[in-house]
Amino acid sequence: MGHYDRSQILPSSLFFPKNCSPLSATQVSSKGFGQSRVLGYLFANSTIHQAPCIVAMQEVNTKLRIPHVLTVAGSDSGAGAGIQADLKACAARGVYCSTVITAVTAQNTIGVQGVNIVPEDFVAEQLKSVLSDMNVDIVKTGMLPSIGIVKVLHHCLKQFPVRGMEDLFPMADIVTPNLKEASALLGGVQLETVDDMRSAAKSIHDMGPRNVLVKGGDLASSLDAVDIFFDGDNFYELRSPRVRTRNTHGTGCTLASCIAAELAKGSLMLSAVKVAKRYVGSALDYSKDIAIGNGLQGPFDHLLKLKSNVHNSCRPQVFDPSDLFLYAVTDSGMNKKWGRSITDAVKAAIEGGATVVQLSSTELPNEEPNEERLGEQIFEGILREKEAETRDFLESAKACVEICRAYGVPLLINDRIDIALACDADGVHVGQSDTPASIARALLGPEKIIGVSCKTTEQAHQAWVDGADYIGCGGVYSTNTKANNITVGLEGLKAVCLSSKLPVVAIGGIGVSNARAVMEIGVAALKGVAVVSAFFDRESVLNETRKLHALLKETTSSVK
Ligand SMILES: Cc1ncc(COP(=O)(O)OP(=O)(O)O)c(N)n1
Ligand SMILES: Cc1nc(C(=O)O)sc1CCOP(=O)(O)O
Ligand SMILES: [Mg+2]
Repeated sequence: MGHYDRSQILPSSLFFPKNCSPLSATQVSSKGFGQSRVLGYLFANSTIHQAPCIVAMQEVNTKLRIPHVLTVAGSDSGAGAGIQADLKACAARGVYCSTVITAVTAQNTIGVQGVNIVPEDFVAEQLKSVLSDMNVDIVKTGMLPSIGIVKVLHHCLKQFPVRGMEDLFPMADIVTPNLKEASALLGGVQLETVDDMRSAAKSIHDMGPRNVLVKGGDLASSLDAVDIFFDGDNFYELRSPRVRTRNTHGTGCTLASCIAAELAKGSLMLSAVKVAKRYVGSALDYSKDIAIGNGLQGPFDHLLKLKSNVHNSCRPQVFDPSDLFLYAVTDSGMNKKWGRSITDAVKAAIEGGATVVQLSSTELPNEEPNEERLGEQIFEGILREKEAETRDFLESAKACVEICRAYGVPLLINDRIDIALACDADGVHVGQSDTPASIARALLGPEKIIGVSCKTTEQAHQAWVDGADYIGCGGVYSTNTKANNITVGLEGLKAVCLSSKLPVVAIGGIGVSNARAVMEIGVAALKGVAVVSAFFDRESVLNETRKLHALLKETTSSVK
């Protein structure tokens, strides 16, 4: 072993040799760099992102615009972290990544054997080469191995001298410290609980960055991987199942690069963070058993999307079963009754905690239509000839896709594969009398999410054979929302869950009064509940979704 150990290259790619203080960011400007338009940058895991400049950039670039992240970081010979992780993360997220190398490290899965710092003037030359020629959206920094290199970076990006972090954080859009880094930023305070992380996020926010993500991957007291995102007004607790693996080297660099990539594509901050967290979780899960090197902390595979899904022919693993946790199924009649638009309904459900949304087509129940409702709908002009109905539905679907994308929540379309394709939704939900899942899969391709309604174990098996991603099982309880629906009860739900190779969401008559009983059947395949009337046939969708979300959280933590 050489002179360095892994703790000197922190998991989130911050690297500060003994005599160098961690440093940060400055505003980015295109001035002096020809046609470059630098919108912002991640610096020591922070980012400045100036949305208005995107417009300027699009004007300059009349050809096909490709989002572009510049990473200023160190090379990791083991390719798990640093420049190599940044390149792979950006490639995986469909974003171009240019690189300015600040140091070359000799490292592997055992540790860091050596570091060779790139001369300052050559870092400056690399920066100038990229920035004078290319349209960069986001600059993301990782390992800045000396104050000299930080100064060079500052000088190249904006001509003012470095004083300290207190000058730089106010310019950052986000800083993403892990527990060690957050503790270091706060003078060594102990961070041991989620409440500690919230306080840390608040204190770091007080230093000036617009958003803070305190990453709790190392939080010993939590079964989940829990991160705290704070935007100055609200705290968001972002949880995902902890992936048990030794292959975690480079998660910090990857998360930061992925956030940068999503920002470069135009995402809102919270959405970028959620997508990045989900991406890292999927990559870790995909790579949990790979063996690269003999050391304690291996790298993971960023390019999972290019690989075969061993469980299901050649399909890449893109669906995250934890999205089934709180599944909101809209109902146009109910929204109309309460005088809200579909977009307001969807927004409220997501803000209340819905983790996936299904858009129901504007239709009357197929069987035994309720005369009163039929009269009402004709009166209100909902019942129209098919084509106009489809056009309206497509318009609503497009608006909802936009909202869901901004929040990082998948949007599925009920029944209508044509609409899902036309609005580029994340997938469809089909029933036993709708288009078969095998055909939906052929039409939608490998990446879209497909859910199938199943009441029996045989149907659940067929859904798996057909290439579905999840099962909706119900009606668990009787419901007024779906005419003539057969109730399977908790027993029927349990039987389907026990036999199913696919994750299951329970549906039918579920609300705050009975969701606990549903989740307490305690079968691993059951991932959440799907709800229509308990959200949408109420005055406040936001409040009802919040209530059920809180209850489910409570239930699942006591079930674990
Ligand atoms: C999550 C979920 N599960 C079940 C259904 C019901 O689908 P289907 O049986 O096709 O009935 P309709 O909703 O189309 O009337 C669902 N939509 N979502
Ligand atoms: C759309 C739907 N599918 C069901 C099934 O059993 O497959 S039950 C149902 C309606 C669920 O509405 P609510 O939450 O208002 O009871
Ligand atoms: Mg259907």
